[in-house]
Amino acid sequence: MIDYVLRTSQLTKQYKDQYALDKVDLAIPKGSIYGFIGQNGAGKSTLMRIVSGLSFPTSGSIELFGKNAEKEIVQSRKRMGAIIESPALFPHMTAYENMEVHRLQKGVPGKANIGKILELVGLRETGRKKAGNFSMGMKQRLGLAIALLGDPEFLILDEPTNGLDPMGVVEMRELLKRINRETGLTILISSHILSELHQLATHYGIIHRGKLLEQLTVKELNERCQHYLHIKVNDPDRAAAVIERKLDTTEFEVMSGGVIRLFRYLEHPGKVSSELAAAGLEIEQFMPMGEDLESYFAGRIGGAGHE
Ligand SMILES: Nc1ncnc2c1ncn2[C@@H]1O[C@H](COP(=O)(O)OP(=O)(O)OP(=O)(O)O)[C@@H](O)[C@H]1O
Repeated sequence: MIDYVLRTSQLTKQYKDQYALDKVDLAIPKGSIYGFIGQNGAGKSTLMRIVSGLSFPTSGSIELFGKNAEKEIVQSRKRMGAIIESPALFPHMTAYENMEVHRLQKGVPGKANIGKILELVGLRETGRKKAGNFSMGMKQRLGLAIALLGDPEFLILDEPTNGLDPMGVVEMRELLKRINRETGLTILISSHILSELHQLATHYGIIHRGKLLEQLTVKELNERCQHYLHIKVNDPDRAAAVIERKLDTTEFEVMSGGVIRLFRYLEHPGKVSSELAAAGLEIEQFMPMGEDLESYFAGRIGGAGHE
């Protein structure tokens, strides 16, 4: 059975006549990196604020670490860390001093962990340098370090790559992957750019105008975004044999309705069609198909926009 860190059930948040969240059922498996994708205003922060206890739902419920009674959820939140808005950094203090202030505020015992966490995020060597003089990427990593105080098992990050340059985005992605791998930390991370979470998230949730349109694993997303030649022929079994023998590949799937998806020869479609024709097969449809991540995302929310 899958162990979930967070599950929401019909979670709804209404502001006057507008739904920031509309009956959202989301499930985050333990140990996953869950990429929460949606345009600005889609409802990502609203959900994260509710889970963090900064806001309350209009209706629906959440289950955190398997607990759903209000008192137990309050306890469970102690096992969580979050960066919802930019964390308050004191510009005239060093990384270590910033950590110490937040440690005391949070009531996390023992200073010993500070060095370890700063090491983890690559800020151990910043010495006397004040946070006000840090680069944007360093500030984000210090924010992350603060959220990691208290050794959370679940981390919520609201658009942590906002304002970072492409290099900073890559660094943050690598860092989060490493922390997830080394500590098993479950991460919920939001972004309005799907490709930014690619090569990071293991699961995705796509939200649009408060509605969770789709949840899918990275494998499912990759399958949907995979490029292939769509070939419809009169005799798919014979076509499969021709592809195997003449084109020397087994990287294809025979679908229903006489359709074959061939994941090779995208650069040389002419070779495929001529081999099939030479074998006397009738080709009814023949075209490259597949989407990139951003067009997949645009297609999902575009479709929803016309409902
Ligand atoms: N306190 C509030 N009062 C009224 N409306 C609100 C309030 N907070 C959020 N909203 C509205 O709820 C919707 C969802 O906002 P939310 O901040 O959750 O979106 P988001 O996906 O996090 O986007 P962003 O990346 O812009 O923060 C928006 O239309 C927003 O205007």
